[in-house]
Amino acid sequence: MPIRLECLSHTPLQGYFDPAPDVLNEVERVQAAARARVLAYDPELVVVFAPDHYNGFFYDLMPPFCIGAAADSIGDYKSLAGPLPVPGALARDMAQSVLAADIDVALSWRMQVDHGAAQALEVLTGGLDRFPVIPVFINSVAPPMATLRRARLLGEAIGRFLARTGKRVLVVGSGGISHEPPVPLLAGASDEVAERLIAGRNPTPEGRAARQARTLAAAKAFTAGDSGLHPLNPEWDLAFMEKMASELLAVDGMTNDAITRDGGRSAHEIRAWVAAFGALSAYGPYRATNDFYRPIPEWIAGFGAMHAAPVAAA
Ligand SMILES: O=C(O)CCc1cccc(O)c1O
Ligand SMILES: [Fe+2]
Repeated sequence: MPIRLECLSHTPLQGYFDPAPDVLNEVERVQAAARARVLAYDPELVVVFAPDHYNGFFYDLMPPFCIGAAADSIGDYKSLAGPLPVPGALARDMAQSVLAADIDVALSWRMQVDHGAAQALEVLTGGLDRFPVIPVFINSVAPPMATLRRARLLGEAIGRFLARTGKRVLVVGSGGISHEPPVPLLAGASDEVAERLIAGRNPTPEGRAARQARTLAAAKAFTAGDSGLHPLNPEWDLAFMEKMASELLAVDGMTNDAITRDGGRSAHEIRAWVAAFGALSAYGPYRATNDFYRPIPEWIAGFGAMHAAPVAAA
């Protein structure tokens, strides 16, 4: 019952507004190395923990966590669009098993995922449909959110289920670390923005283009130092990565308010990493490697990458 883990930041701005060539080349090298590891491992099942950015989940019904038993990628920015090859019965059994472990999780038979899941799959596998995949949504932008501890326990419960399948599993965490792209908040929003956050599914192409243009403009202003967005926080990011490597339980002491304060509103995407490491931890002691970290303002991202495996498999 082997397991491997890959966690990495995502950004839809890659390809729109890139950092200096030496930085971009280094990121591409790190991404290619991760992909080579995954392809050599040849997983029988990928579980991708990912946030959503008001593309598939809205305030008309916002669960803290949701397992996808069938899913499509919407293809925002340059991310791939199309169906994910989800083993539906296995995903349903996963949800059942998580619920039996006292962790409340939603189940969707028609989930929409965005760049949060799609970019990780493309980077790590070369497409959306290379391996059977179960997407697990973790609310990371729409308060109120579950605790970080709960993301760890969700991951652990999923890990125990995965171990029982006997499959060669890859768990992926996509997001973070410190960053605050211009994703609106419902509190204080105009009626028009509120409507988009509550019921904004399947926007017009113009609506989508306007949103993507806003993100790009924000990245340019942020890089120029001319922006009210929360600054990247490399110290906090590296401390978080260190926790993932050697002190996972320490996340239980991180409050949601502290995450917003120290890392910015979208830093809550670290939940995806925490859940992935939680799943790995269910297999016993593990060894993690910090593959990359750099604050990349062009991408509005404290950009990190790690991989890990059980000690016994190393
Ligand atoms: O348009 C959006 O939804 C925000 C896009 C976005 C930008 C920078 C870093 C991210 O992690 C991210 O998701
Ligand atoms: Fe994101």
